[in-house]
Amino acid sequence: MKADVPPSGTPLVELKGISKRYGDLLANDGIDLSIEPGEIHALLGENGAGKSTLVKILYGVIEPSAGEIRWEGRPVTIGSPVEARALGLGMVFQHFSLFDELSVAENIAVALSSDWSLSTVREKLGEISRTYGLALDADRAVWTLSAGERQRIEIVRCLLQNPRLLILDEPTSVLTPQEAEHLFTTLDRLSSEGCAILYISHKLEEVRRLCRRATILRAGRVVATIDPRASSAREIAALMVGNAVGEVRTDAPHHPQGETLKVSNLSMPPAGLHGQALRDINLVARAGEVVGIAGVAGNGQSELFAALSGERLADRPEALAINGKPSGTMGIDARRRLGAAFVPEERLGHAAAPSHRLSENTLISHAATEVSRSGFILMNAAKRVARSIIQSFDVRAPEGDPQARKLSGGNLQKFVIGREIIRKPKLLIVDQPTWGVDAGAARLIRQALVDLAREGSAVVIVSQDLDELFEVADRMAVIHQGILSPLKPIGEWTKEAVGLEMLGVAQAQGGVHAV
Ligand SMILES: Nc1ncnc2c1ncn2[C@@H]1O[C@H](COP(=O)(O)OP(=O)(O)OP(=O)(O)O)[C@@H](O)[C@H]1O
Repeated sequence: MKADVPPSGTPLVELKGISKRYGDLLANDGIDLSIEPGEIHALLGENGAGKSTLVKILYGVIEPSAGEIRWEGRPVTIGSPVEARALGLGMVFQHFSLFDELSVAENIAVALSSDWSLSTVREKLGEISRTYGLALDADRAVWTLSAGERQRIEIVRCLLQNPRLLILDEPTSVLTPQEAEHLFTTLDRLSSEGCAILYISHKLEEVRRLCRRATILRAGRVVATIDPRASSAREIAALMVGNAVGEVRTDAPHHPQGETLKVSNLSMPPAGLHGQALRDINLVARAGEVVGIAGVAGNGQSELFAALSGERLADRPEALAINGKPSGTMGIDARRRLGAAFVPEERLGHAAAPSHRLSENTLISHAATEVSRSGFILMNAAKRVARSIIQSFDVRAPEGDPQARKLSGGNLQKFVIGREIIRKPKLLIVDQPTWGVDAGAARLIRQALVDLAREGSAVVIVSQDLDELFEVADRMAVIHQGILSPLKPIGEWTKEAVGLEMLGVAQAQGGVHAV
């Protein structure tokens, strides 16, 4: 890797007084930030603090309303991602932009200029894979790869262009603990060679492990620049939100009873070419309890969610019962009428309609309630519901009744979860509840899920975040290749046992897979 380190004392990049205005809202308000060559610098802040806005400005995706960017001491204008890359910036986004059917090498080649032949890409890919321990098989089709391997493609793609600054937006949210550790080793190595890294994450422990400086944003402004190793995760979270973040209270007494959800020998073929079949799933969730489903992404979680919500139907009604009523062949609305509610993983486009206003987005699940009468939509009632969700779930949204896409990711997640919880469903099934959500908001969401259960609902949480499940679940199972492990009280699980189930080792050793 090339590392022409500029004379010491000159930052690699300096942002001076960067502001971005959206109507009345200052998403970035006079931000100063500098990054030294080879520095791993964290950008922290609660949801809506302005982190994405700032890196989009740096990467040339949006134009600042005011301020200056200096690159190695020279003022520059970064008008597009192409210009950003030419300058020496690389960015690994949360959502990968890969073609499933193409091979690893082909995916890299299509993203580069036509000067790169497939054979040069292969050669360089081999070199970079070896140097940085980013194992990748050039000929494997992308659909066969894990999320960690897909992310490696995106990283290699950046590294092929010799970046001087690599921006990573929540890179570990899709990784297993082992893959995350591997990524940190790669980043340490890049840093030691002079490549600077700007690292956005809500996981404060990993920021403490990796970064030497952290800039903390609150409401669009820099509130502190700290050495994260010198503070605890709790202290950093307090700086981000402006007050202390408590723990989720789960100790309220509860006596789970009945079978609010009962899944019996549910099998389903894969939905598409590369989907995961569900194999003989048995699961019971009782009123009063939180049931957690752990697993590495791509092992049938989305298929299970689709089967539980009615987006895909079972072949017989008895495969799934809600409050004792066979409902395996009922669609999503009929299941909602039985008292169920659902929050899918993807918030924009699935859980919420991006171009519709928040009030209109309440209709997705409230259509049968107070927001409609005799087939007519009562828009004022929908606005009232939206306002009450915004208040109860501390959703920080632009003034008025904004479109869903104008909310930051974490705030939209609070809105979507709130929209389902305020209906007080008897059964709530939620996929990845706190994905991309800051520490304070994650606590609020988890507490709301636990409170709903303690008030007598059954809550099923599908999550890749093991810490989250250990914090809130009463019973837990692990899904691997479409097979669900036994559902056991949380106290009977160790992290090691969960890890073995996640990798399928326990299944290979002949575990019994029934409730
Ligand atoms: N296109 C837009 N129009 C209006 N407001 C916007 C737009 N994009 C972002 N905002 C607002 O700007 C603020 C900063 O959003 P941004 O996405 O930068 O936050 P963030 O710190 O990245 O949050 P998260 O951690 O939730 O992703 C938020 O209040 C958001 O609602």
